[in-house]
Amino acid sequence: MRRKLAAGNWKMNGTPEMLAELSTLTGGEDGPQILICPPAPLLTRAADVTLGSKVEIGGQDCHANTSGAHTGDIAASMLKDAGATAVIVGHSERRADHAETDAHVRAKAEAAYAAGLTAIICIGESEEERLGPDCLDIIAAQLDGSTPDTATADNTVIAYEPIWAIGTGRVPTMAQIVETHDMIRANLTARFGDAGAHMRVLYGGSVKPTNAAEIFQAENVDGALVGGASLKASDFQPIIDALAAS
Ligand SMILES: O=C[C@H](O)COP(=O)(O)O
Repeated sequence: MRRKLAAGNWKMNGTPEMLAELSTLTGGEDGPQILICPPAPLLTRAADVTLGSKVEIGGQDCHANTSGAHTGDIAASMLKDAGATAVIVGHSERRADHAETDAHVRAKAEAAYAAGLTAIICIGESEEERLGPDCLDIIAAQLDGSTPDTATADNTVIAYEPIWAIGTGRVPTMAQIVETHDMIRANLTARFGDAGAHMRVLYGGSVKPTNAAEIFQAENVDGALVGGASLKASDFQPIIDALAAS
């Protein structure tokens, strides 16, 4: 059994009101794991608000090194010290804005493991790639290049996020989601054996209360990485509920 995961990525958004709402999120006794990744300066306050609740907090990025002259960057151990249990690495916005390659992402995931954090490794194709003949091969290559050899079902979550679906309100067809997640599962199992069969694979890209239940029907969708709809508890809670019911 893979435990379902509802992960919220606040990106560069965060207010005191949003922090206060975190304490209202609930997943039930045996419900999905709930993770919110606020901007780094809000981590300690988010940790305070969620103390004693089911909500865990995570970072949005970490540096591959443990310390040093890297102005503006954050070490994985600092996220851990702030109360994080996980960190997103290789989000397409980081790959685009900061020229992060698969090799960088893999090194960041290794840094996360060393700090005792779960790495949520993001992969996904552009619209041009989706329309081309090699889409699945491109995603498979990203998966292979971004995932360390030391990945396990405990320290790694894969997030498949088609770039063209992020923040656009556009979502792949269910056939495309199923095909892509099945491919990711097959590749993880071929490479990591039993660990690959148990590694969680999230879908991300315009997940909303209105489409979550359908997306969660796919066998190899173990939850979601949610951007815009994680900013308000009134949007995120129904997604958690849909995951719990799936
Ligand atoms: O990390 C989250 C994704 O980029 C999805 O964002 P979105 O739900 O706003 O489309």
